Amino acid sequence: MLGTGSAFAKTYLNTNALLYANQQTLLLDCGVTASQSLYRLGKPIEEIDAVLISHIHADHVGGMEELAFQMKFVYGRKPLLFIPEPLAKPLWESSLKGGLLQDECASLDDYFDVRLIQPGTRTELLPGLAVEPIQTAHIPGKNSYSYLINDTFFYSADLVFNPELLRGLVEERGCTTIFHDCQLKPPGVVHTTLEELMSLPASIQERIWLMHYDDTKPQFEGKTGVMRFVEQHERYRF
Ligand SMILES: O=c1ccn([C@@H]2O[C@@H]3COP(=O)(O)O[C@H]3[C@H]2O)c(=O)[nH]1
Ligand SMILES: [Zn+2]
Ligand SMILES: [Zn+2]
Repeated sequence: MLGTGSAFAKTYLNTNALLYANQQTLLLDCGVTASQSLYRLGKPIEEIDAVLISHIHADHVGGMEELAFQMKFVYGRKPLLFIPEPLAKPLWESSLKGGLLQDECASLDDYFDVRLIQPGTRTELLPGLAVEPIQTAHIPGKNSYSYLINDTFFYSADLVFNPELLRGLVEERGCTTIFHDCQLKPPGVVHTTLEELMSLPASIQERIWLMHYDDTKPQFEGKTGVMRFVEQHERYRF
């Protein structure tokens, strides 16, 4: 995990992750703190083979400008950018264009090898790494996608509590591990609260790991039942 913090956390970096598949590395979300986190980990930015994003908020895409510029002008290559089709235009037009537009560079394709992926469709992104984007509610009017990874690992975007989704993933689809957005104090409004997650049956809670938390997380250690916290700069194997 490059970071496990909420958008406004100061002691935790943005909730962004590296997924390792065979010899390749995919960056899942690239927030404003992503490059600093890579630096602290000693992982050169040039070793990122591919990027996948969940939604357009700065803690999830705010590092894309630096990534694009470094890849193009420092390393001279285009990383793969896997992106749910509905996010491609807003990512360029509403987020990146202001910084990246210049005479010879006028679209996402000038910086990335763009591969559009479809919500609800399982796609192999890299050998050994398949994802299904699942559209999940976050902010009214804003598209946001959580990911079912290799059929058994659910990695949430920022999302409002959706117990039916979690029940279906566990009981019908055999999901074994859930990394879930968690706002420690109510009201959640655009996120899922700890209280909401603690209302789930034990059979679901035991698969849940909490991320995207604020700076008060130490006060909640030991108070999350069977659910565990995902820790920054830890590597998990499933
Ligand atoms: O309608 C809104 C829009 C935004 N926000 C805050 O801004 C943050 C943006 O990043 P985030 O999605 O990780 O978390 C969001 C919230 O903390 C909010 O409370 N209500
Ligand atoms: Zn966020
Ligand atoms: Zn968000």
